[in-house]
Amino acid sequence: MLAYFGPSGTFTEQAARGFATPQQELVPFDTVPAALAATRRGETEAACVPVENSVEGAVPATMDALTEGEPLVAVAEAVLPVRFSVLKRPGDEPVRTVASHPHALGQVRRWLAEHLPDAEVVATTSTAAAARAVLHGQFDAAVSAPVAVRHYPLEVLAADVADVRDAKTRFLLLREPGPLPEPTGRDRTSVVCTVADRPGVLADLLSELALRAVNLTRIESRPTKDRLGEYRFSIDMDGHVAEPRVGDALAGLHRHCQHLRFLGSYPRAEPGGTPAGNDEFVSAAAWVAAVREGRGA
Ligand SMILES: O=C(O)C(=O)C[C@]1(C(=O)O)C=C[C@@H](O)C=C1
Repeated sequence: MLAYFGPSGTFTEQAARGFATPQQELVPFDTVPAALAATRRGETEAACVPVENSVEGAVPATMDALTEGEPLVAVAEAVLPVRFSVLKRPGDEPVRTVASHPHALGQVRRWLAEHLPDAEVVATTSTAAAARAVLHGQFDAAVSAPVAVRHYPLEVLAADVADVRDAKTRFLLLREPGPLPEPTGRDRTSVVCTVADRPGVLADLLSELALRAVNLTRIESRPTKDRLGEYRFSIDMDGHVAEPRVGDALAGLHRHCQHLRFLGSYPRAEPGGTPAGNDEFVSAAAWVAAVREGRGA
C-alpha cells in the first residue's frame, strides 16, 4: 500500500500513481503528517507527499513532518507541471467564496484578483479537499488539480489557470530507513541540520559543500519551535551519499551540527544538476591510504 496526501484528486495522487507498482493500492490521507505516520507505523510501504513548488517554495507541513518523529528516507522524487482548474457546482450561483491549498492560492493570486475580485479566499488542507467542500456546499469554488473534476461532479469555471506558466511541484516517495537507491550519477541528497546559535554556523555548513564542489539545490530555514530565533536548515544538494565527495561533505556537516538528519539520496526527476566529478576524491583517498600504509609520500 502507498499512502498519499489526498483526498482523491490531488496533484500528489498523480505523483503517487507514477510511483506505484501495478499491484500497489493507493490510500489517501487528508494531511501530510497522517500519510507519513501511516508509513512510520508500517501500515503502508511508502508515502508520497509534496515537498517543493517552483513558485511558493517548500511545503512547510512536509518539512516539519520529516524533521520531527521517527526518521523516513526519500527513495524517489517526481516533478509535475502545475496548472489549475477552477471548479464550481453546476448552476448560476455567484462565486462568493473560493477555496484551495495555500500553495495553490499563492499560484493564482493574480488570476483571482482579476476574475473573482470580490470572492473571499479560504485555505483548505489540499486542492482536492477544496473541491470536495464545494461539492458539499461549504464554498462556491475550488482551485483544483485538473483531474479533480473526474472525482467530484463539478463544473469547470476556468481551465489552465496559473499566474506563472511552467510552475512545477516536486514530490517525494518516502519509506522507513533501509537500503538506499543505487547512485545513478544524477542524484539528489536531502538533510536537515540542527545547529547551535553561534556566529558563522551557516557559513560553516555552506563551506563544507563549497569546498567539495557539491552544488546546493535548496536551503530553507524552519524554526525549531522550541525557542524564538532558533532554526534548522533543510538542505538539498546534487549527488549521492555513496559518492566520496558527498559523503565527505555530509561528514563535514555532521561536525557542525547538534543533529543531522539524513532524508535520503535518490535519483533526480529532471535532468540537470552538476556532474558527479568524484575522481579527485577517489584518488586523494587512495593517496591517503597509501601514505598510511607506508606506501606513498
Ligand atoms: O493540494 C494538492 O493537490 C497537493 O497535492 C498539494 C500541492 C502543494 O503542496 O504544493 C501540490 C501541488 C500544487 O502546487 C498545489 C498544492
